[in-house]
Amino acid sequence: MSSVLERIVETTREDVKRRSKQTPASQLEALLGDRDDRPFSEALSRPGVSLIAEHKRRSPSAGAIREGGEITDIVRAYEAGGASALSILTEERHFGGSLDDLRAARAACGLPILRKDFVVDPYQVVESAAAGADAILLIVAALEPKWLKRLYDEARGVDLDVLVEVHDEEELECALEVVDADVIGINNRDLGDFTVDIQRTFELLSDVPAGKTVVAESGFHTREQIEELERVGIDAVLIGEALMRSEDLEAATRVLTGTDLDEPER
Ligand SMILES: O=P(O)(O)OC[C@@H](O)[C@@H](O)c1c[nH]c2ccccc12
Repeated sequence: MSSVLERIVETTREDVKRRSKQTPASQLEALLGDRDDRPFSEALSRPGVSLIAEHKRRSPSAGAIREGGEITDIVRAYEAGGASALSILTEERHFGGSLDDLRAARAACGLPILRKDFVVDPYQVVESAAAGADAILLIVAALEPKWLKRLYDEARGVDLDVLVEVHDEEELECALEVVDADVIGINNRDLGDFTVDIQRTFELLSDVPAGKTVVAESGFHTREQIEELERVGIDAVLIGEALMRSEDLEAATRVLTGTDLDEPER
């Protein structure tokens, strides 16, 4: 596993240990009965490229992105701008997020929500469902195949969709063989050194079997790039920084979803 990712996973394990002592899994499981989940993967498979708009205050690669601003205003602007789903960074130490962010986002809008974190322990799966996530991320580079399988099955068992993230051919093969992932994320950002190469999406796409939902992740900024993704048959794009850095979030979301052109001016 690469160094930066390794460090984040290590601190994540410590944090999970602490939280699971505070609130045992059994207590969270008791909350799962009345979940009304919003279909995440379905929202990505509609015609055109669906936008997953991400809430990310800071990151190890970029530093501070947008520290101020209410999350409720941000996600409402994403929804009004035509996003199909949300990605909420909940990792605290490196990304400045929290599960409270996820709960606040859920209460503020009707979009399905991906919990974006470094899920390495079954406790986090139950925790995600209890907090109101509709889907979780599993990063192949961070998991032994047997853990990938275990966490994937646990997530499906509590009705969470899973975005399985890969960034090279080997990881893609693992995602297909070990869990036969329905929703595959191609991350253009190398989680070892944080370099971004959006060609990765196009290169790896040809190895993805037909019938899978494919999400292009990281490094996208413009509508033109999204149109290019549409031409090659990508189902969805996940965008964080470009949105979080923009002054008018709803307008920026409209530009990326192409809905700024739909209504003729009167
Ligand atoms: O901000 P960007 O370049 O638009 O990227 C968003 C998203 O892909 C990125 O935040 C991400 C992809 N995979 C991750 C795993 C953990 C943390 C973050 C990520």
